[in-house]
Amino acid sequence: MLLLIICASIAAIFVYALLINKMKGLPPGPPPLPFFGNLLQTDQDMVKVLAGWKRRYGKVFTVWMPEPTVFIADHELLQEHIVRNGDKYGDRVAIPLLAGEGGEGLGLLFNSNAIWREQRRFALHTLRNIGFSSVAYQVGCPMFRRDVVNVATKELTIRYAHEIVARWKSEGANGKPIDLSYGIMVGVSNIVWQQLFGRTLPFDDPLFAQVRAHTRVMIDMVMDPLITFIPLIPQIRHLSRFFGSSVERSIAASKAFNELVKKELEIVKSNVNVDEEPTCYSEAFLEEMRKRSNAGEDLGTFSEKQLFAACGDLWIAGFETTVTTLRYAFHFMINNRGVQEKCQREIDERIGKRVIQMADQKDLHYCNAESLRFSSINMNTPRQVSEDVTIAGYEIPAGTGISPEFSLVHIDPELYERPDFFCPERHLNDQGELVKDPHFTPFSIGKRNCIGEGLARMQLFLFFTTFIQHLSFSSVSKIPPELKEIITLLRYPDKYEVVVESRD
Ligand code: HEM
Repeated sequence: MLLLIICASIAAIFVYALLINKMKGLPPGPPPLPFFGNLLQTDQDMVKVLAGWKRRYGKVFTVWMPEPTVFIADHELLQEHIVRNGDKYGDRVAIPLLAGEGGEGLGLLFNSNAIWREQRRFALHTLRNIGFSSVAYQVGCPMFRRDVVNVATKELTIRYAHEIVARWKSEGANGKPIDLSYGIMVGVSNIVWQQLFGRTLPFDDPLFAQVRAHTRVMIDMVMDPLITFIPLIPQIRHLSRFFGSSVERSIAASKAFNELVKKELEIVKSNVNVDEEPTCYSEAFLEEMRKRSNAGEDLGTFSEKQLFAACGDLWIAGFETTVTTLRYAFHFMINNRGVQEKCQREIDERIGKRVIQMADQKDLHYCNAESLRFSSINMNTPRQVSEDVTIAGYEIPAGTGISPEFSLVHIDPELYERPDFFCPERHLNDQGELVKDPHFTPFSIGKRNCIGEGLARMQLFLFFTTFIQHLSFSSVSKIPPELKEIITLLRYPDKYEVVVESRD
């Protein structure tokens, strides 16, 4: 009898796995297990796994995580649905624990309501304005020799880039191998922190390393199988001590991160000067609250809880992504010395030794290409459809998860010959000019595309070009290091060291 029950259960699991997508009218996909879905197959290099599923099941496929999520991995379909019918694809699936206070419908990343719509507009507008306003630069930069000056964000980025170059020169003197991570981390942190809270910190201040450590734990734990079950079994969160370290560590990191953001907002509130133009996102937010309150208007979606959640989301979305892209770029440079030399030649011929500005971007085609395609950070952040839709002939009901998977478009061999080959030339025409490529969308598309694209592109350009203008980067041994990656919700290059040589 027991044998019969076991055989019947196994047969039922097989039937479920093979037929569930068909029965629900969903696109085909890897057979899911009851309850677990495909989660046991997702704790690895997701872009590779998804590319395999695309080859097997086609341009639209279903992955159960553990709820069904429809992946769209084709440029034309992404344009048709995510861009031209964007309104239906603007909602998000909340990610447990990372959603933090935003999980209550607040923030910018994981909410899907009227709060998100108004707050996204406000954040886009504010980040654009802040970029041109004045900020205090508190670090004595050897190149500029002033301790406190007022500069715009672009200028601030240039100054940090030069400060980092000076530090790497001394740290890496006499061929001593160095890890670029700390310098890149401090540069990017200061730019994003300044945008959010209006202040920068000295190079050796330990705060950024602490914030980074907490956010890394939060991001890295998202794909942990236990955490992915929180939407199905919310009690896991409260019983964390019985479920092992991943849930506990993630909750502790999220609490510690929230404390640091709260402290920073207290500093903003106590220093804000209401008679002056806001210099950062938080000041602009508080100013909007004050304006509405003084006019006797309803505060609408503006509240201190929303400010807190939005700052957390902007940091999580904006910091590690930029640091990681730069760390990949330099790994590619030491593995492709010919590319690095071409970048340097382009800078030498068109800019020389003067300070590189954003306006130079139009002349530095070669430097701008390929790193972003090659380091597609990882699978996209899932959304969900707000009404019934038909994708490639499949009727997808409202509320189903959707992942616009442009990372798979970036490695589509029909669009990019030998996609795993790092080759900036593929983006250039015969005159060496950058060709606009509609298939290449590293900041995503549609209603939930990246709101920090301008800020990120500015940092990537100014940091990257200034670094290789003044330094040459090479590997520690004759054989360049293999690209070892840590794969979680994001993908990071593992720690690597380089040798730097001054070009000045
Ligand atoms: C190299 C750096 C960056 C990359 C590659 C990147 C990429 C992305 C991607 C792929 C998305 C998801 C879009 C989707 O759901 O389809 C996103 C969303 C987002 N990004 Fe970025 N990002 C970067 C930097 C930044 C920066 C600097 C900020 C701001 C400080 C930022 C803020 C956001 C926010 C708030 C969202 C959520 C938008 C929404 O859901 O409405 N990102 N980003």
